[in-house]
Amino acid sequence: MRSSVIGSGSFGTALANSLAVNCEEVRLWGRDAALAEAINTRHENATYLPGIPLSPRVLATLSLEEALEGSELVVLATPSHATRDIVSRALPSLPRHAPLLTVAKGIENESLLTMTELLEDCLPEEFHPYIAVLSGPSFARELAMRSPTVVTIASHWEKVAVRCQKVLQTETFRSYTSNDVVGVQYGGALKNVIAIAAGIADGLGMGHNARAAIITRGLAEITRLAVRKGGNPLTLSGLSGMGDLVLTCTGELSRNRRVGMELGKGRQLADVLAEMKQVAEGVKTAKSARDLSVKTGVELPICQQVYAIAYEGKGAKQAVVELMTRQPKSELSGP
Ligand SMILES: NC(=O)C1=CN([C@@H]2O[C@H](COP(=O)(O)OP(=O)(O)OC[C@H]3O[C@@H](n4cnc5c(N)ncnc54)[C@H](O)[C@@H]3O)[C@@H](O)[C@H]2O)C=CC1
Ligand SMILES: O=C(CO)COP(=O)(O)O
Repeated sequence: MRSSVIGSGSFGTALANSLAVNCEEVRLWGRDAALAEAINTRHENATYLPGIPLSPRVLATLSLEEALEGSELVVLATPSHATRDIVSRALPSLPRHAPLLTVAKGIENESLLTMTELLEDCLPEEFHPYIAVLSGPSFARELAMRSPTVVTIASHWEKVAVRCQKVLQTETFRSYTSNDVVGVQYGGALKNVIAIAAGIADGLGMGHNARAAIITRGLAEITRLAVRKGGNPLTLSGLSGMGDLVLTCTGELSRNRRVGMELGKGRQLADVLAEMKQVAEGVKTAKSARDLSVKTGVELPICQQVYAIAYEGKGAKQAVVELMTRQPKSELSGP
């Protein structure tokens, strides 16, 4: 079997390496010629996953046509803001009956669409019954090192989710299927914003009580929005909710948490991002979250404060005071 991964960053490469267990050939598309050459000759992605040997079944290419030809599973692994453009460019070569599995965790700024909604928006209808999304606690580096990793694969079409599950199943990579495409995606996208908040708290030296509160109340606000959008609240206690929140709000490998830590130390967003060569999706998603809150009327207090710190120059300490002194209420009440 042949599969394809579009996007040769950290997660795309890690997933390609995982797919290589069950696929004879995994074509990995990227835009960096030197990186592709190194993957094909040295079997290492030294830019994004240095020191981790990749399967020789992973073949990097700069051509979308070559990457997609004869593929039976297409993984879309570019950052969310690049997905629309890449998918439009890939369209002429997209296989007709292969699952299209997006793994990006984000909500498009302009349209406020999730990744599966975006795919439905930019692909002809004949492709829609093949769309699925993968999300859950899965640092690329650990996945690539074949540390046990468990995620959720959601699709409106059960057969498609099961097909992706089967192709990706290995001794160290397990997935659960779901039909809650909405809950899984809001969980995956918004946990990055909460991870920035957890990083800010750490940057301020606030301690473990604060981090636990951010994770728990973050989950409450993500769940509120997901439910308003039609998601199942139980999904958010699963891998693509609580699971990924715990990982990203506590894990040293999280890029979003790292951005938050720098903001908490008082640095400006532009300076922090200028030093990073990898994406921190929560930065853009904070803006989408703010806009979704305004549009739906669902209160997202932590996300709103992250937005204000990152984009409006609000002091992190002031944001904490404002969160702590919000109107007292019951834990079981709404916002
Ligand atoms: N790294 C991780 O541990 C995980 C990442 N994800 C998600 O996967 C998605 C991709 O993340 P990573 O691979 O970590 O990002 P990364 O920053 O490691 O790599 C991004 C890749 O996309 C390419 N890219 C960036 N902008 C592009 C554009 N405009 N057009 C074409 N290619 C472009 C870059 O050249 C690079 O190859 C994100 O949505 C992320 O949230 C999900 C789970 C885990
Ligand atoms: O989504 C992730 C793990 O599940 C990766 O998190 P970061 O993007 O914060 O590194």
